[in-house]
Amino acid sequence: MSNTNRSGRLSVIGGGQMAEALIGGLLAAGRWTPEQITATDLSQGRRDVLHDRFGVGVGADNREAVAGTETVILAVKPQVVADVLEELRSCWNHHLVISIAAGIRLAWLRERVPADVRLIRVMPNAPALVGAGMSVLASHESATVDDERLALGLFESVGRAVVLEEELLDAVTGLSGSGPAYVCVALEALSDGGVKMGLPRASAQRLAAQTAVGAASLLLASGSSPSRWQETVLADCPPAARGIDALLRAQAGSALINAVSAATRRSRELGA
Ligand SMILES: NC(=O)C1=CN([C@@H]2O[C@H](COP(=O)(O)OP(=O)(O)OC[C@H]3O[C@@H](n4cnc5c(N)ncnc54)[C@H](OP(=O)(O)O)[C@@H]3O)[C@@H](O)[C@H]2O)C=CC1
Ligand SMILES: O=C(O)[C@@H]1CCC=N1
Repeated sequence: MSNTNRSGRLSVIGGGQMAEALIGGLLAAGRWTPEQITATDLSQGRRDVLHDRFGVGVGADNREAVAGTETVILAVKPQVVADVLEELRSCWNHHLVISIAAGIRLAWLRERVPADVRLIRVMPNAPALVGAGMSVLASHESATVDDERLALGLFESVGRAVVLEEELLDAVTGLSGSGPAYVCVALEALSDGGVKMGLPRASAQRLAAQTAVGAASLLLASGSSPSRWQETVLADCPPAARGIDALLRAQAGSALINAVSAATRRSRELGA
């Protein structure tokens, strides 16, 4: 039996970073073919990248792309979604629309598309670019079980995907949606610390990044909580205990909590 997806055709409106990650993941997973996918972007450069890299159909005409497909991923920036939906106003015909725009609520989308359109909101994150994403889905009541399964399959092709209530999606945006940026801040600082203590910059960056991958993998594999792991390290490793003491005195934990809170509030503002 063919493993190819039988859900028809997919258009991705906005051919930027997330579109590239998703299209790459879908094709690599082998469940969609390039012939099933069309991506649109304003820029010829982005269209060329997506066409040359993946062989998918590309275009500048969002209306044409949507008319030729059953499932639509809205992958433009949040500030552009209203204009795109206005442009597409007369193009809908029982579509499934999956929006990945930060902060944009299902109720807000519902007011801008006809009643026969089914809606799912997703918050992915940047590591989707390398197949290590974390995506959280929230389905509108209009979406069917099959729609949710289809959407889960799409985002599982670029990492892990789970379903949560929509009211949690701003906090998800503050944590996993924006979190890769905080980890990069931490990695830069860890690298700076290594350089300060005598390591070459390239080595320090490599050590910091692989340490983060290793620590996260350990945590996921163990099913344990971060604080339990920290206690284990404290008990067994005097240098790490001294380092953690320095972090606690600098209130590094509070700084990260503030980062998640601030990004969550910003996501709420985008949807207001
Ligand atoms: N990047 C991330 O880490 C994450 C992003 N998201 C969400 O994903 C969405 C896309 O983000 P990302 O891929 O990073 O953004 P990008 O800016 O990389 O991609 C958006 C693309 O859409 C194009 N575009 C703008 N207007 C239109 C239009 N009217 N029709 C078609 N294409 C258009 C843009 O072109 P141009 O640049 O020329 O304007 C750009 O190439 C956003 O809503 C964001 O909130 C969600 C989670 C994580
Ligand atoms: O570019 C964005 O909108 C993303 C979504 C989460 C954080 N930043």
